Amino acid sequence: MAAAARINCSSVQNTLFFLNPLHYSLNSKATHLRTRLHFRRNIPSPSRRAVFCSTATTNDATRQVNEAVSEPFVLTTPLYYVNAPPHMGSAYTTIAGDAIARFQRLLGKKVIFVTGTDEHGEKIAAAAAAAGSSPKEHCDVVSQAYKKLWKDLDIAYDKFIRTTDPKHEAIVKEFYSRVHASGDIYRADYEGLYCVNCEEYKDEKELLDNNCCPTHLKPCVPRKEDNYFFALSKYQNKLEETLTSDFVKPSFRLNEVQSWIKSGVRDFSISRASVDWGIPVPNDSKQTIYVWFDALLGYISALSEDTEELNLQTAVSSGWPATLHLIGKDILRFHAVYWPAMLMSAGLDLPKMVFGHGFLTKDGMKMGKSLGNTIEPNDLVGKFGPDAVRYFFLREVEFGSDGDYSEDRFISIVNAHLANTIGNLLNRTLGLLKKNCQSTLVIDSSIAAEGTTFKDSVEKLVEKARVHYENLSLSSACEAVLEIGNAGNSYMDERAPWSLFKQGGAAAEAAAKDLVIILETMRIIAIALSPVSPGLCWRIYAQLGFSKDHFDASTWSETKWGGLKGGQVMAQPKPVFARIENQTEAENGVESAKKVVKRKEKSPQAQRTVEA
Ligand SMILES: Nc1ncnc2c1ncn2[C@@H]1O[C@H](COP(=O)(O)OP(=O)(O)OP(=O)(O)O)[C@@H](O)[C@H]1O
Ligand SMILES: [Zn+2]
Repeated sequence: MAAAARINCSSVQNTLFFLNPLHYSLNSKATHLRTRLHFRRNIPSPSRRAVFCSTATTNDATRQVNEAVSEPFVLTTPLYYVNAPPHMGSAYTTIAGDAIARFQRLLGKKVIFVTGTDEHGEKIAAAAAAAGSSPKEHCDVVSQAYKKLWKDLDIAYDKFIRTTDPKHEAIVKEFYSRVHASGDIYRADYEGLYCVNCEEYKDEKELLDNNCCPTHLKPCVPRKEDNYFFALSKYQNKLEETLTSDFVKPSFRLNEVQSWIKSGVRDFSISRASVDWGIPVPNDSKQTIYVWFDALLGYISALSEDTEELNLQTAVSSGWPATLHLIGKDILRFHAVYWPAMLMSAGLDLPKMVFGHGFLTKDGMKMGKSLGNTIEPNDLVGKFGPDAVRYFFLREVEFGSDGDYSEDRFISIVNAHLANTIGNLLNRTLGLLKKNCQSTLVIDSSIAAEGTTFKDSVEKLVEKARVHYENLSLSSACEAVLEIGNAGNSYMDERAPWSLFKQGGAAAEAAAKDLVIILETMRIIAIALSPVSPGLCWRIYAQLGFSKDHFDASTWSETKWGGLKGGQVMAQPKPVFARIENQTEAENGVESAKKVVKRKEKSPQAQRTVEA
């Protein structure tokens, strides 16, 4: 979407509700007995999707099952403005949205994850002209670049809406007519300072010297137009009542929104006389609908099924209201003030929550297409892969606050967490299992953990991760999962199974159990981190001897201890995440490769590999 007004310039315990819980418990007991007697291959079949309810009683669980059936979790990213291809900032919101969508799917919710592109307006027409193509051709190319990036980043969206889609146009016109029928549209002259990059008239008091837009650092131009206006001021009181802490998150953004509203909302123009590239105003073909009025409706038109009769009502009944609009803080005013009032005027429900996250910055400025100070996500994905990119930005930037990117930091975080704490732990455990147990688990993980407190600490950390995911604290969720990995490494180091194996007899039996405990820990990590780095987690699952179908059907309820059964055969150990070598080292060739080896030998992780 077009960037907007900015205020300043730095601008079970959990009840596991299996469809047939009795069947589940009988089955697991039977398996249990068998696996105590034999070492046999026992690959569990894909589990049915369970519905998970946090710290809930059975009654709550039933209620939530009903809710899950009737109410989808509808999550949206902004519809990105196709004035230029996507950059890391656009990718950031979409990665976060995908992690939230994947987490909700793990909980058993029906999820509708909506993304797309905003394709009308003056800025697009100008970008197309500069590229020597027609606006539509330009939109086709850039919109495709978004789709390609989402694929490369493992984004599993359900709906991709383009605002040039004819079904969207029909819905916008119908919505406009409804608002008109409510008496909320009138015609007037308007004169003001306009930022084309924001696609918005600005208040002089928000601007920098020379009337520069604080976000785009370019002078706003004086404009005078005869436009249609939306009577936002009529909704002053209703907006004051509606905008509570449940509606706008994080809470410090709510304060921002409340202060805008308290200072008095003003009507805004919803048509342009000077812009051809847009949806014509019903009954006045000389004007086009303002790009924001048009684009926000993409959240609703995205929901309509191609098979349905095309109108606002059918689209709304396919999932509206949205559960969560995920946006950057730059477009908060549009989502938390204009959009609710527009919906009230049309007699439609409001979204349940708007979450405005912070900016990825470069030298303190918002990274953006208009300023051109962007990081190219295709380069990052090409160099480091989607799992590392997704993990780094979700782990490193607290969701809600701003964050800066540095390649050194990227490499050190990803190597320490994904290659060492997680990848290396799996690899050395599988190495020991291969050497000492023919890659086969000797016992059920539930039995292996009897009498240890380790299982309890893992379950507590998983629960911590769940709560953080629920609260959209994605960085803390990653941290909790990583703590599980740290706990696994400490357990391994304390127990030193490699030396127990050497002792033989009871010590070796204990060591074989320890390996089951660590691998069960890895299984739990693979589910708990799958919203963030799905590819990596699938590779972990595959190493544990599971099928892709099994992984795809997994649910959060399976983070409960006890999934690995005795007799299960693990795959051949193979690194699931390749350590990223620092470029300078790579460039310096053999000499520095030697240094890397030396450094690795000194690191605790490398020592562990040697032991394994
Ligand atoms: N630097 C950034 N940090 C985080 N999110 C960003 C960033 N830049 C863009 N986004 C995401 O994209 C949305 C804005 O989309 P838009 O297509 O207008 O991109 P833009 O790069 O901000 O454009 P422009 O630079 O022209 O203002 C934001 O609300 C946010 O969701
Ligand atoms: Zn601007």
